[in-house]
Amino acid sequence: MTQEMYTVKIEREPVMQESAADLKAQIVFRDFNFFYGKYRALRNINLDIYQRKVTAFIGPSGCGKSTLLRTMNRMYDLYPEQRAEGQLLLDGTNILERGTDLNALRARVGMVFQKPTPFPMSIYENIAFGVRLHERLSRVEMDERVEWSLKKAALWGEVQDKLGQSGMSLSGGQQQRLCIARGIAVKPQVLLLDEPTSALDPISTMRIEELVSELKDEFTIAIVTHNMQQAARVSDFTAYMYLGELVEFGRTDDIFIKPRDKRTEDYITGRFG
Ligand SMILES: Nc1ncnc2c1ncn2[C@@H]1O[C@H](COP(=O)(O)OP(=O)(O)OP(=O)(O)O)[C@@H](O)[C@H]1O
Repeated sequence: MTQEMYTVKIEREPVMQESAADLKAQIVFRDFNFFYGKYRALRNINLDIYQRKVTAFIGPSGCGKSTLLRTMNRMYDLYPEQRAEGQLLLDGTNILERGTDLNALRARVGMVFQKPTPFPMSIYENIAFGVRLHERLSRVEMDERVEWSLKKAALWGEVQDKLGQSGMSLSGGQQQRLCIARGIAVKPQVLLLDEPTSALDPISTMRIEELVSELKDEFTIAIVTHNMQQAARVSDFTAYMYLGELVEFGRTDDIFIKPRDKRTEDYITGRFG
């Protein structure tokens, strides 16, 4: 395991890096805390997530990765005992403020879960349904939007002749790409991916990883993964979390090649967790 991890580190191809001045923070956490009832699951998080970059969240089970991801579109609002404190800015506006339009927020910050969750309706409707909640499109415009999002999600070729079939009839990997198509159909700015490949076979996983690399041209992506190789392959920036704290954040090359914190190094080299 340890050797394999180091192989990941060495084999990662150098990425062209823009200067820090070219990076735009789209989501900003400032002195951010999160509570499940009395339990403080996230502690003093300060973090910038950059526009049109992929940021990977790694760390041992229970460290708060999914919790952090779900704060970015206020998914937790469905549960009254859960609450956030501090600042969470999306393009400069604090989305924790009362009066934030949650439907509009979730259109701007889309989410894809670990297990593919297509709606029990046709492939076409899986995409059109969400779009209709936010926009009034003509039939032709909707057809175009469905085609656009399925193409972006690298699924169009496989489903263009069976758009009327149930989304549930697709394979697991196709279902996950359908969920990604559904997520991007409303043209969000940010896409949150919570372990999107953990239920998929290696080929489907590779396709999703390729897709993530293509989508970052248009969307800001935050991805939670348990797979170190995946984090190294797909992300530009990596955040290592431990016990609700953000231990280290930086360019993925730096995190994997020269982590500053011993805890990060132990984790990525397989000595921990
Ligand atoms: N609904 C909940 N109510 C109470 N505590 C919760 C709830 N969900 C998560 N927690 C706790 O918050 C902490 C962070 O959990 P979270 O699921 O964010 O971790 P994670 O890093 O995503 O873990 P994993 O890698 O296992 O998915 C854990 O201690 C967990 O037990």
